[in-house]
Amino acid sequence: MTLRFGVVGTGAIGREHIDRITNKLSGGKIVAVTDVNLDSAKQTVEKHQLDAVIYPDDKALIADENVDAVLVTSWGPAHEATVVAAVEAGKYVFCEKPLATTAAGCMRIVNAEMKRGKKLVQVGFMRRYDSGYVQLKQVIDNNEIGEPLMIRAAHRNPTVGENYTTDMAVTDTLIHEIDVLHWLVNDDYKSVQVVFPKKTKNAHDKLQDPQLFTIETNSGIVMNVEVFVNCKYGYDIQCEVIGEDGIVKLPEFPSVVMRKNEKLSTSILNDWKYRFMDAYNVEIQDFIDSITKTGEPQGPTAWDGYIAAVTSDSCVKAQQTGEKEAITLQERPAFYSEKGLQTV
Ligand SMILES: NC(=O)C1=CN([C@@H]2O[C@H](COP(=O)(O)OP(=O)(O)OC[C@H]3O[C@@H](n4cnc5c(N)ncnc54)[C@H](O)[C@@H]3O)[C@@H](O)[C@H]2O)C=CC1
Ligand SMILES: O=C1[C@H](O)[C@H](O)[C@@H](O)[C@H](O)[C@H]1O
Repeated sequence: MTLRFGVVGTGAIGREHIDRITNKLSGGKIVAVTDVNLDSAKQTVEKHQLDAVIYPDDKALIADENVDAVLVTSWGPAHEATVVAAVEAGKYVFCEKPLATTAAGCMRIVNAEMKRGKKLVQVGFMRRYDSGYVQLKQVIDNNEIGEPLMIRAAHRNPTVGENYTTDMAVTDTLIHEIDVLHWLVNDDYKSVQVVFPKKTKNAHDKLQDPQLFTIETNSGIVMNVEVFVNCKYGYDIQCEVIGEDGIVKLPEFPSVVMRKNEKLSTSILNDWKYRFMDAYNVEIQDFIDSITKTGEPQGPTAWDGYIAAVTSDSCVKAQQTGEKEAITLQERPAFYSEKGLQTV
């Protein structure tokens, strides 16, 4: 069986995923695309030599009986409407983060999926498929460092554009740590507080950068997460878990070591496309294979998308108040029982 994808949004990551499904992964095929910028859709079909129909909008694409799965790579605010429509039509959905920009929007997707009575949605939280994070989770789950007590993490971009706003440090960037860290330690979040350190001269005048988030979990773990999106030196993701009996840290991305001009150096990546290339490949191959073998995706669910949205809302509130803000989740429905993500 070939899983036939319709793609909504042929921008940066949409084209990345189209390329990997077409040229690197197995079992998937792009059969339809749409974009509000139709020229982008046309250029994508031509560039990737796709045998795909170009639709005027997501609704027409979803109605195509040759589309088994909808790949949602449009702008975040557009995700909810497309995902709900696809679920209601019984289509599988791979939705890039965020699932929806509000917790209420995520709940509408959760309710639509539960009404359908079948898991259809996977959210593009690819760090759960990154080999470094998978190794971290294995160490923690095997109790090799004892109970986790603290986490120190950093999410650094070399630079962001003028359209990047202070709240996007949460909704667009921190959301990756929000998803992966509670998954790592098998614990739910309780509260968050934000501190704005001295602002870098490299941030545009409306952006607070860097930002420091202190997140507490129900069992008392304290996580300090730095978001610094104008660090200049590169794209750098760090994560260290401090436990009762030891410390485990995300490995540095592999790089050759150069000796030259009296210096010893290694390279640092400058873009998310390369840092998580393998994770993107594994998450989408897992989506294809799980659906083909079991009829359901097994990756991050719509409920994980809801958890991320609730936590994001609290983080944005904490940015505004400077106070410790509660993170309060509704009770997890049995439909989304904690099978957890199989280590891939
Ligand atoms: N998992 C990850 O590491 C990453 C995830 N993303 C997420 O992927 C999504 C897309 O991001 P980018 O590719 O960077 O953005 P982009 O701006 O490069 O591409 C988005 C495309 O969607 C189209 N679009 C917007 N609304 C639409 C609608 N209602 N229907 C059809 N097409 C629509 C736009 O015309 C544009 O071509 C975002 O949600 C972003 O958060 C982006 C980068 C990395
Ligand atoms: O989702 C992404 C990327 O994965 C980067 O990690 C972020 O820094 C970026 O802002 C966001 O679009």
